Amino acid sequence: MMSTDDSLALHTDLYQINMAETYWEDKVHNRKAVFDLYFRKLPFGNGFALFAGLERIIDYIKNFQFSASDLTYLKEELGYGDEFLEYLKLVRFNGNIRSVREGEVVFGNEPVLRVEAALAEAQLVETALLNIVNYQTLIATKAARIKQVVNEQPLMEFGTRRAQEMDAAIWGTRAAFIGGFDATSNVRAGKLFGIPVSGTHAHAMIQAYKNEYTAFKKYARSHRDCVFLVDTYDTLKSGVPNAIKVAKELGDNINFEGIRLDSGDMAYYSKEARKMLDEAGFNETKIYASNDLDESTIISLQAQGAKIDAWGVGTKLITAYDQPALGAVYKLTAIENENGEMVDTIKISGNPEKVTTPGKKKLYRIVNMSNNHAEGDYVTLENEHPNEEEKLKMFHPVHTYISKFVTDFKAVNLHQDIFKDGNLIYQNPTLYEMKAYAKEQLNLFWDEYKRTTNPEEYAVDLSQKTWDNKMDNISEVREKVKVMVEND
Ligand SMILES: Nc1ncnc2c1ncn2[C@@H]1O[C@H](COP(=O)(O)OP(=O)(O)OP(=O)(O)O)[C@@H](O)[C@H]1O
Ligand SMILES: O=P(O)(O)OC[C@H]1O[C@H](OP(=O)(O)OP(=O)(O)O)[C@H](O)[C@@H]1O
Ligand SMILES: O=C(O)c1cccnc1
Repeated sequence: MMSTDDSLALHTDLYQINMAETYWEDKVHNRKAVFDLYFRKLPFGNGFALFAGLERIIDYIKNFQFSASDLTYLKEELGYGDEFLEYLKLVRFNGNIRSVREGEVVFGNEPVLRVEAALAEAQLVETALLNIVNYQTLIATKAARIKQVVNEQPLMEFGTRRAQEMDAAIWGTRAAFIGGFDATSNVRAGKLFGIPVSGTHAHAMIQAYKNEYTAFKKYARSHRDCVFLVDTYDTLKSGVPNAIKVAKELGDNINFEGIRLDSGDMAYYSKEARKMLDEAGFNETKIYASNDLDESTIISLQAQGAKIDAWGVGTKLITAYDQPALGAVYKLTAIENENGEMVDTIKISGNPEKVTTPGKKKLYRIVNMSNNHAEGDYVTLENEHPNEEEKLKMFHPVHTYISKFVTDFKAVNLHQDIFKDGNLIYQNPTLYEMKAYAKEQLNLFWDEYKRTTNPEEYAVDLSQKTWDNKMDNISEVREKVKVMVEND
């Protein structure tokens, strides 16, 4: 039987608690630590990502506390000692969090969120933060890709039945809304978040009434706005003619908003159905399409001249079908030493892209004032002020010979202060504002970064100081390893 589920504090990996225990025993648990949350590579081969998940993070952090039943479990089932449990009982998140906004356009290798807190606290919240950002950012990005393709045509999220369980359906549809979807079929998401809900009907209703004519008519009796599903038996011979027949009979008593195609060759069917609807005088009636759609099928349908006006997308959006993980990580970049000084830390890897960037950092977007377009993102150390510089040198952090100077620019700080000393100091925008923000921010980027296939790579650069600091840290670690090997 499932036991009490009254807190999210145990929604973490065991190793976080074990590390917290080690720090606590060693009395270093309250040393200040800085962690960056970032992903390395953009998903789906896209040219950008849309950040999502902050609202849930805020809620999680605000309520972060081990409950009595959590502590009992840790004691009785996992055998943690009483004194450590006493510490866990009192632990709250008392640190600082800075993050980009939900709906922000983000890229690989930039700190989208920064946690600065007591070492153990920062560690205990890592897993949940990654869990939330990894999924929601992935879905918001997938949604933005699909939105990019359909432009202003209506886009409905139909994925709940195929989502990886209930949380994914709810938070996924919210992320999809930020990314550009207009509505969801999930009524609970409508209630919780105020997302517009919309829907048609299923094949089951046709089957229940045995024939389309009766089913459409019965549906129309209880619903003024009608989108009839026309592919249960034969789309062109039966479905569309029956929809037209019912619409003609009922006239102004209904809004014959559309028909929905859910199988077969949707390019061919939509063109034929369009002709039939137009000939019957229903020029305003829209053609909806659904059935395993994603941005590639939609592009293909468009290229074939399909007459589709509205799109229902489920499985491939909500499960991030072609790339199920974003791969965001949470890395320690600075830690307080025994003298109370902050010391930068680095994690070295054979793969240069996996070497972390040490130091407490800020994230700027360099906007060219002459054309109001983004030139690149710029990661600086905490005490740098790029806006005070006349001329900014931007260079590729790995292939450093790729560089440019930017003069007429403004550096926009992308980080918002969310928590300060454990207190929430951020006023969360509404979901509609986040969606509008995402749309507006995307206008800052040239189309070359936004195409769905082989987009241009957008620059995410380190300031000279950040880069030098990284190189110094690498040399220092190399030196240490060398000394260790020599002393062996
Ligand atoms: N003209 C088209 N061009 C490209 N892709 C299409 C076209 N028409 C439909 N599709 C897509 O092809 C796939 C067809 O899938 P599938 O074969 O499972 O559907 P179906 O057999 O027509 O219907 P179902 O199995 O759901 O009853 C779907 O992803 C659909 O969106
Ligand atoms: O295809 P998706 O993008 O996930 O969109 C949602 C699908 O859910 C419904 O199908 P249903 O569950 O009735 O089964 P079906 O796939 O056999 O039509 C609907 O008719 C869509 O086809
Ligand atoms: O309303 C619809 O048409 C719908 C809803 C969920 C899944 N498929 C279709």
